[in-house]
Amino acid sequence: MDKKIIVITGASGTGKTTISKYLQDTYHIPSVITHTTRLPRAGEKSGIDYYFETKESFAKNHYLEKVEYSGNWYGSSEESLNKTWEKYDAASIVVDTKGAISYKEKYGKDAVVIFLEVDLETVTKRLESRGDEKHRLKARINSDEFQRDLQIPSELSGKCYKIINKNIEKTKENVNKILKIEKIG
Ligand SMILES: Nc1ncnc2c1ncn2[C@@H]1O[C@H](COP(=O)(O)OP(=O)(O)OP(=O)(O)O)[C@@H](O)[C@H]1O
Ligand SMILES: Nc1nc2c(ncn2[C@@H]2O[C@H](COP(=O)(O)O)[C@@H](O)[C@H]2O)c(=O)[nH]1
Repeated sequence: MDKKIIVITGASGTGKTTISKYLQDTYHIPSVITHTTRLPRAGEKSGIDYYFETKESFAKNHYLEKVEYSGNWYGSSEESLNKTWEKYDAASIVVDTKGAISYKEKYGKDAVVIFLEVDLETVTKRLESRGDEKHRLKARINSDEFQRDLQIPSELSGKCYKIINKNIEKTKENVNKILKIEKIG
């Protein structure tokens, strides 16, 4: 059986991490942990949410793809994915749309891309209630990356599943349907 990577993408706050946790809890599909130079949010732990790095330590790693997002660096490694695939047939990863394009280009049909969409007003409220600091939140929402990731990029058009993440139960049902179509889980 081909190994699959479920690439969850969309703008910040659209529910990507929530869906990767759903995949872990319901289907035992692990999430590939990525690296970032961003400071941890309250409750986030290195090795669980991210590998938190300094600029110097980040630069020493080898990445399959890396991006700058709203002033911080993020990167994911092929080695982490291969290690996960040694134990599991499917893994998930949470990345911005630039990262999702890289995964689609590299893994083709084995990269199942799910794009999450939420309207700007709702996503802003969700990020506020997640506890994101006000000044950082404003900068993030105004960033080119955030604005770009509100829509499916042309490179992924017709190559990804789109879910409008309004109601979480409906979103989970849609995820279930995608897994069935892709014969995962
Ligand atoms: N359908 C939903 N209804 C209401 N709240 C939701 C829904 N989906 C996710 N949330 C909440 O919205 C907030 C943002 O979700 P989450 O952290 O999963 O987004 P994200 O896309 O991973 O964000 P980021 O890219 O910034 O890490 C969280 O507090 C989460 O609990
Ligand atoms: N291309 C990549 N994008 C990544 C990676 N790890 C996380 N991300 C995305 O960055 C933004 C910001 O994340 P946040 O945790 O600071 O809110 C978000 O869209 C993540 O999905 C990565 O390795 N590569």
